[in-house]
Amino acid sequence: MAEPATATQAAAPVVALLKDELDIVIPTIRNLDFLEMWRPFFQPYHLIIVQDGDPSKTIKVPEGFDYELYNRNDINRILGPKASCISFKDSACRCFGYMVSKKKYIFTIDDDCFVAKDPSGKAINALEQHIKNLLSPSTPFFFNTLYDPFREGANFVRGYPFSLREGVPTAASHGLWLNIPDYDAPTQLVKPLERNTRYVDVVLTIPKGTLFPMCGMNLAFNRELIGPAMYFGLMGDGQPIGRYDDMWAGWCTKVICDHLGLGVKTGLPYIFHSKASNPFVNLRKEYKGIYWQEEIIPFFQQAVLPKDCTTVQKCYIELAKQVKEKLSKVDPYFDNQADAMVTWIEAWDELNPTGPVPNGKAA
Ligand SMILES: O=c1ccn([C@@H]2O[C@H](COP(=O)(O)OP(=O)(O)O[C@H]3O[C@@H](CO)[C@H](O)[C@H]3O)[C@@H](O)[C@H]2O)c(=O)[nH]1
Ligand SMILES: [Mn+2]
Repeated sequence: MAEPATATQAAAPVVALLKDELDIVIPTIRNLDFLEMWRPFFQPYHLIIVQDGDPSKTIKVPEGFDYELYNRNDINRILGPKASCISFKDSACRCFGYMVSKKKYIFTIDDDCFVAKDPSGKAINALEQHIKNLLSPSTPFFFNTLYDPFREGANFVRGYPFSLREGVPTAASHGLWLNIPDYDAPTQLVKPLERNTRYVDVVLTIPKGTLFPMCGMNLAFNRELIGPAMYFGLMGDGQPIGRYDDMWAGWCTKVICDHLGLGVKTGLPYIFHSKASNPFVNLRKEYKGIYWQEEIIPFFQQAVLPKDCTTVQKCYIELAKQVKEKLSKVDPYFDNQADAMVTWIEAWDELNPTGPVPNGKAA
């Protein structure tokens, strides 16, 4: 049975890589006590807390953390009518934190995720591993059978084309979870006691042309390379669907990364996921997504972006156009989703007036 690290085990002093270039974004409707366990790893970094639900509720942030906190009133004040694109009562609200951040990198984590232990019993500094993943290239064009060739003790294997060994910039790093796995409601219902105790020591680049189910609970990305694509969609209150926020962002992100020649990695680091949300509540939120996705996935698999889409914003606006054209027949929801995608980009560019990043290259 996997167990979280103890606070002392996680207490080892660490070098805070990218301390001034990375924000940690946390969506919350609960409390932030979990930060105590992450303190040795997170304290040097700036936190952006997105408080969901009732804005009159006070969320207590443990002493000693440098943070900014936004509730629904703040979101409405900052974005005005464009706040309509930020979900309410769904973890999708976290993407507001990506928009207001001014840093190059983002790490987002749920408030029920704790420090996990590796098989040797050592506390895992998930943030450090994400940073390593983001700072080393990806290899989406040709699969390396010894996995991540840029990790210590590995390399490209025989037969790997030398012309491809430089790799491409890594846009996103998707971490995994010990204990409660991120299962959909039907799977949770049939396997209520299943716990993930399998620690697999691997980091993989997701090959070009392959989509994946991106989970938002333990995720890092290069905001300058792919930030505008990380919109978590219209979910939760007033919407016919929930808990497909991170999935939507992952599908859009992967299509755009493939188009711009950027990489997405999955695997290490693990966190210890402690709370199983209610599978019946989850089923009510997810059920439309479970059958809609049989049409959504082929849409993203067949999506082609024109050559003149040279920035993430241009790619995203083009994707929104195609969503409106091709998915609205599935349900009028996608008409609203497409409009919200455009509003998101408008709001992003308003708050981040640095203009488009040509061809996905960092400024
Ligand atoms: O209305 C809400 C509900 C939750 N939050 C915050 O979002 C994260 C995740 O919430 P929770 O741990 O309850 O949900 P899980 O089922 O474990 O989450 C998985 O499904 C994804 C939902 O889309 C999520 O990213 C996955 O981790 C917590 O921090 C809650 O406090 C919220 O802000 N608003
Ligand atoms: Mn959770």
